[in-house]
Formats: sequence, structure tokens, C-alpha cells
Amino acid sequence: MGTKVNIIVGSHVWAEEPDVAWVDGEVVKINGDEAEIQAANGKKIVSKLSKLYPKDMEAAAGGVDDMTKLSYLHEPGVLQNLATRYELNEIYTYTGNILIAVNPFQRLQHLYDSHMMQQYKGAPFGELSPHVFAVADVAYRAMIHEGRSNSILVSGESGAGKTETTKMLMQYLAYLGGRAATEGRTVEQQVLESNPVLEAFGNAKTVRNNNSSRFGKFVEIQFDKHGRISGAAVRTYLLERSRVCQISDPERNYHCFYLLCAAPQEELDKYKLENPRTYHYLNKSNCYDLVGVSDAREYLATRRAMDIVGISTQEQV
Ligand SMILES: Nc1ncnc2c1ncn2[C@@H]1O[C@H](COP(=O)(O)OP(=O)(O)OP(=O)(O)O)[C@@H](O)[C@H]1O
Repeated sequence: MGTKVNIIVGSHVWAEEPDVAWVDGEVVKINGDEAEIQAANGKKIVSKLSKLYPKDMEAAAGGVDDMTKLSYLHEPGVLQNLATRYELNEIYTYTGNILIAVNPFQRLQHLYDSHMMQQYKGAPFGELSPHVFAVADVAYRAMIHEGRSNSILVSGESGAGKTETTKMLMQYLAYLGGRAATEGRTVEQQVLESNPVLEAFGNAKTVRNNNSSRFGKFVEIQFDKHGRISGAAVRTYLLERSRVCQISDPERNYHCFYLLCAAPQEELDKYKLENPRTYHYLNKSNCYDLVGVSDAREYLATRRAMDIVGISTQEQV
């Protein structure tokens, strides 16, 4: 992190500020190893010289699409660049060949449509704006050219957007390796529909994320020598099993329980299902509904996904 730059009176710097992490300002006085900074937010800050970072006064107004282009590669510089881009709805930024995604918490439809997929197909890495499709494209092409498996690692804290990012990667790989639908369901459709099934049984509302995956997963998509998807396997790790019998407000149990209680009436009658509030494992929390989510619709979507994935009706029952 330490970018060795001589900080003097008049230098523009970043200083730590507990409320907002970092503020920028100008050094107005230096006393030994301490500096007084006139911050842009109007405050006067006193900080150790060693805790100040130089601010790039010639940084591009819209930020840079690759962190390696920053003059100073330190925490405030990186955060400032991500924030600048985020303001412009540019949620993706490279750091070399790593992609950083900042959760937009809104649907950015134009980023993921078929036109976008066409654009990224075969485009040299770095030529177009940073995008999750570009990462998938590189992995796919490397696999074809080198004839070897490739992995994409998606990591981040809870709610960062790993699940959504993984789905987009899978969607793009399905687009690259898909074949025209001939009879009914295709392998790539099955690959994609594995997600709603896994989410119904392994995702739940937590304090941090309404659709938090309570397990890890390794998704393997297999391709034939022509680059067409031939199969897939999903391995799951460490499901948070305690959630089944222990939940606290305002979290929920696994989605599947609420979906079951929102099944069509004939199924509710058949399986003697009642309102989720009547069940001990569900009524330990006061949260039953998710804003913007219809459990009834999700129930039908999950059943449909199970059909496509190939889970027989008997198994589903
Ligand atoms: N690229 C995106 N576009 C739109 N919304 C997004 C995007 N990424 C994340 N989100 C939103 O943020 C929510 C949380 O993201 P997601 O479930 O992918 O996080 P996660 O990293 O998988 O979290 P967890 O570790 O808790 O499972 C999503 O349900 C979605 O509403």
C-alpha cells in the first residue's frame, strides 16, 4: 500500500475519517510527524503523516477502467475510482485480469442482453468495457485453444453479488456453448435451471441479503471438442443446516418452506399445508414475505425448473 511520496504543505492527500472511511483535503500545516489537513468537506483533520496518502489531482473525471492505470495504487485511490465509476453506473472495473464488480442493487438490463453477449464474443480482453462476459469469454477461448479446463473464482462478502455474477457467467457460457433447441429442453437450459432449484433449497433471507446462499458451490460445465456444452455437474458445500430449526427475526428459513405454503390450493389441500405462521420452524421470526417476491410464483418456477433439470414428479412429491 505504501506509495512513498513526500508530503509537504500544499500537498493534496487522503486522510482517514471514521464516518466516511477517507476524505480528501490539502495539507495546511506540518508539525513533526503530524499534519493538519483542510478537508474538502470543510473539517480540519489532524493526522500522522505516515497515515496520509497522496491524491492524484490529474485523475480522469470518469475514473479508469483498469486499476493498474491509477497513478497511486492505495486504498483511498482504489475506492475513489470504484465510487466514481459506480456513480456512472459502471459497476465493473479491472485490476489487470481480475474483474471487480460492485453490486448495483438494481436491474441493469442493458448490461446483460443478447446484444451485449454478441459484442463480447471473441473480443480481445480489455478492448471493451470491463464486463463479467469478458472474463467468461477469456476462460472459454483458453479452454478451446489449450484444450484444458478453466476455472473462474467468484468471491466476496455476503450480498456482494456472487450468486448473480455466477448466473451471468453461466448464462454467457451457455450462450457460447449452446446449440439451437431441437427437442424440448437443451443441456444449457438444464444448466441454467439448476440455479432456481439450488436457490429454493439453499438460499434464505438474512439480515444482509434477501437471497443469501447458505452453501458454497462448484459448478462444472462440460464442453465437447467442438466447444458445445455436453453436460454439467454441481457440487455443493457446507449447507447451513442449523437454519432449518433455528431462525431469528428478521431472517427467514430456506425459501422452499415458504414456497410450499404458497403452492396452488389443490396441492395445499393434498399435503395439508397451512399458513407459514402456523409452523414452529417458521414462526420464530416475524418475517414471512419478501418485498418484490411472490412465493406462489417462485413455487411454480421451482417446479418448472425441477422438471427441466430432470427431477421426476415422484421425486418432487
Ligand atoms: N449484477 C447485478 N445486477 C443487479 N442486481 C444485483 C447484481 N448483483 C447483485 N445484485 C443484487 O444483490 C443481491 C445480492 O446478491 P447475491 O445474492 O448475488 O450476493 P452473494 O454475494 O451471492 O451473497 P451471499 O454470500 O449472501 O449468497 C441480489 O439478490 C440482487 O438483488
